[in-house]
Formats: sequence, C-alpha cells, structure tokens
Amino acid sequence: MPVLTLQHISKRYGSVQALSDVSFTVPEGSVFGVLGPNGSGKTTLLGIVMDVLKADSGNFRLFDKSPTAKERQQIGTLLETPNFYHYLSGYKNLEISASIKKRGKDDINRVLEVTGLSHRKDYAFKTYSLGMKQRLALAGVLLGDPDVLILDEPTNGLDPAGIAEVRALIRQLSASGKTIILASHLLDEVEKVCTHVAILQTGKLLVSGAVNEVIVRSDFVEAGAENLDLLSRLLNEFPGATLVEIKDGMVRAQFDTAPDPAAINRYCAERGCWLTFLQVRKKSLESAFLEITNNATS
Ligand SMILES: Nc1ncnc2c1ncn2[C@@H]1O[C@H](COP(=O)(O)OP(=O)(O)OP(=O)(O)O)[C@@H](O)[C@H]1O
Repeated sequence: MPVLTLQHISKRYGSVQALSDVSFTVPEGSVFGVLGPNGSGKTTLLGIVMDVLKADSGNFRLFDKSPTAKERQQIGTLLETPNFYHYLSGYKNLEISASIKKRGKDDINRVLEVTGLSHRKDYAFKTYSLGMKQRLALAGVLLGDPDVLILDEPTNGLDPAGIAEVRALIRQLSASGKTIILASHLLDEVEKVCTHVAILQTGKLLVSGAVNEVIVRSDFVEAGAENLDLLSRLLNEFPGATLVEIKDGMVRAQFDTAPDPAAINRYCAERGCWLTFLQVRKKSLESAFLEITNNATS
C-alpha cells in the first residue's frame, strides 16, 4: 500500500507558480527524497501534505485514504527546527514536546534511546553538538512512534559530523521499518540515504521513482589509442555500445550493460588497434542529475 499518493497538485502564491501538476507515489518502507534546488517547491509540497497549506488544485491520499487527522497522527514531521530551551536538559525539552503533542512521558526514554542520546539526556541542550541537537529534534518527531516521518532538509546547517550522525539515524530508522519522506537540495543526501526520489524544478516534477531507475548512472569507458578515429569506430561497433564520442584526447563510450575492460581490450587488439589507456568509470550522480534537469529545460 502506498503511504502517500499525490495527484495533480498545483499551488500558486500570487504570481509565483510554486507547484504545477505534481503527481507521484511514495511506497511503504522507502526513504523518499524530494529533491530540488532552493525555491523548487519542496517545502510547499510537504506543507500541503501536512495540512499547513492548501493546494489550489489536485488531491492526495495518505495510506490510500482521504487524509483526516487520524491519518496525519501516524506521521511525525520536522518541517522547521523546533525551539528547544537552551538551559533545559534534553529530557526536559522532550517533556515539553510531549505535552505540546498531548502525549504522555512514557515514550521519552525510548526515543532518547533510539536517537542515541540516553547518556546525555540530563545535560543542558546548549551543551549538545549540532548533530545531537538535530537528533533531539528527531527524537521529538519520534514521540508516539509514527510509521511515517516527513523531514524538511534534515541535515541543513549541520557540520559534516552532524550530517553523518543524522544520516546514520535516518538509515537506522528506515531499517526499523519507517517510511521517511525528506526534502533536500543535496544530491549527496539522495545518494547516501534515499531509495526513491522525486526531482522538482521550479514547481514541476521532472521524474520520480526508485533512485537506480530514475538516475541512470551507467558505467562508461575512457580509452586511448594512437588512432582515436579507429578506436571510436571500433567501440561504436562493440556489442551494447550506446554512445561513443571523442573527448579531451580520449574516446568515451557508454554501454547498455556493465562494460568488461578485458573484452574491450581484446576486441580492439584483434582489429589492429592497440590501446594506450583504458579505464571503466562511473558517471557521477551530479552529471546524471544535470542530464535530467538540462533535458527538462532544453
Ligand atoms: N508564502 C509565500 N508567499 C509567496 N511566495 C512563496 C511563499 N512561500 C514560498 N514561495 C515561493 O514559492 C516557491 C517555492 O518555494 P518553496 O519554499 O516551496 O521551495 P523549496 O524548494 O522548499 O525551497 P528552499 O529549499 O529554499 O526551502 C519559491 O519561488 C518561493 O519564493
């Protein structure tokens, strides 16, 4: 059962079309990244799902039902950084969060344990590292044990250690069965934690689906030889070659399956072309992403 299904959501603020006809589905158990540059509509989209904002048109379903307060109660959200009290302990701050959420205190020790903060629960919030502060924010989200978490830019403003801590926690929560929807402008986030992604650009959905399917990162070969034209022709004829070009004094070739360097080397040698260089490389996530966004604008 999908956790969230968006159907043709549009939203305008005055002259700004923040979202245009956005539809996608978030499968249960996924870590779903809503990815896009600043201003692409990510926060607006999450706000609509959490009923903080109203869409102009379109609709969405939560747990395959028209959303009511009951469905939203199964969702923990971190849309903006909570205002914790600096002089109060982590535990006391969570007591306040629990009372705002009208939940008892019973769950506080559990969420401190899950977020790895039990040993620091009696220390003042101001003594926490950036990563610990964000983990406390996530502890607050976990009160009441929601099945689904919605997080807006969960690693924003953190130092590299804090980012690593929060990502590790997201992976751990995902492994425990939670569905996590997170907005991010960081490609790195998608690569490191997300199983699925929806890419937004100026309010329009470019693609959505499983990361490996959406962002095709086929391996490619870079090869050199004295006669680059001959090498280029041979690689073009090599079974499975999809794109072959001469670039920066080398031949770059993409294939529809993972290329076998030994087979390529033998194939060229048998046809009188001796390679001076051969390397199999992975297309960077960044270049794959640029291809998706450039294709959309061209
Ligand atoms: N309350 C508002 N009034 C007018 N325009 C708004 C409002 N909120 C957002 N916008 C505009 O709508 C567009 C989408 O904004 P939104 O905050 O949803 O994007 P975002 O992808 O979350 O960006 P960021 O990564 O910067 O948070 C932007 O052009 C933004 O300037």
